[in-house]
Amino acid sequence: MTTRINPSILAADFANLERELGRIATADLVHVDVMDNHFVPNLTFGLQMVTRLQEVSPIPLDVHLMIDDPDRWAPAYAEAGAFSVTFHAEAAGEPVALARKLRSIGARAGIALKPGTDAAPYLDLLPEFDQVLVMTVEPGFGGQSFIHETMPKLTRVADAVHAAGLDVWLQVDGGITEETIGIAAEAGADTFVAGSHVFNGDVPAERIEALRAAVAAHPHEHPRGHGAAHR
Ligand SMILES: O=C(CO)[C@@H](O)[C@H](O)COP(=O)(O)O
Ligand SMILES: [Fe+2]
Repeated sequence: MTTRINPSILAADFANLERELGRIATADLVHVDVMDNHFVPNLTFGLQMVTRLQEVSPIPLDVHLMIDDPDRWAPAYAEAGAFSVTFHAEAAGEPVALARKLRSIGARAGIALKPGTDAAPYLDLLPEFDQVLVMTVEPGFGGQSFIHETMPKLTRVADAVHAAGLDVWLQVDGGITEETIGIAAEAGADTFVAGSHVFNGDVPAERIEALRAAVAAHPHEHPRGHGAAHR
């Protein structure tokens, strides 16, 4: 399994973002939280900032849109060069059409589920997506505690991806630390967003490597009898 560690710049020093990007250059992607103060009760930044981050970042951008009407706004983030653009299932009008649009522009398409959102209605749509983001906190703020009750949903999505033989990355976001990352890895995640845990360390690169090591120590066991590998 490939492990991806995506630090969230929500926890970085907003007055020195280029320098902060340099401190996490050994990560896989940089997670960029766009919040509109409508879909979530917090406001960060928008397209102009993401376009500039894309120009200076040493690693690709993983954009997490916590905004209303992503059908209207998300494609511009793909056009700005984001490696992946993830929108919320709860906010999208036509998620399949939007995913196809993002892919046609050249970005990976992601769908995010809030902690209380059931995955069942979206399992049939998995072939339309490159990644699923199972939120492990309520979206809107960094520094919250990991919600353990989201793990059965993550495993349900992981089983569906495996059974269908798909290459869909499974991302978790919120409250990820060296303790909780192992729980999420065992439940089936392969892509891990960590904001405060990475940037609150004196040396973020050391935190990134410690997170990788914790994932390696907690492999996910796929259910027997399912998936392409067992057919
Ligand atoms: O999307 C979000 C919050 O809504 C995240 O990406 C946070 O940035 C994660 O922060 P930590 O919980 O790791 O501090
Ligand atoms: Fe996020």
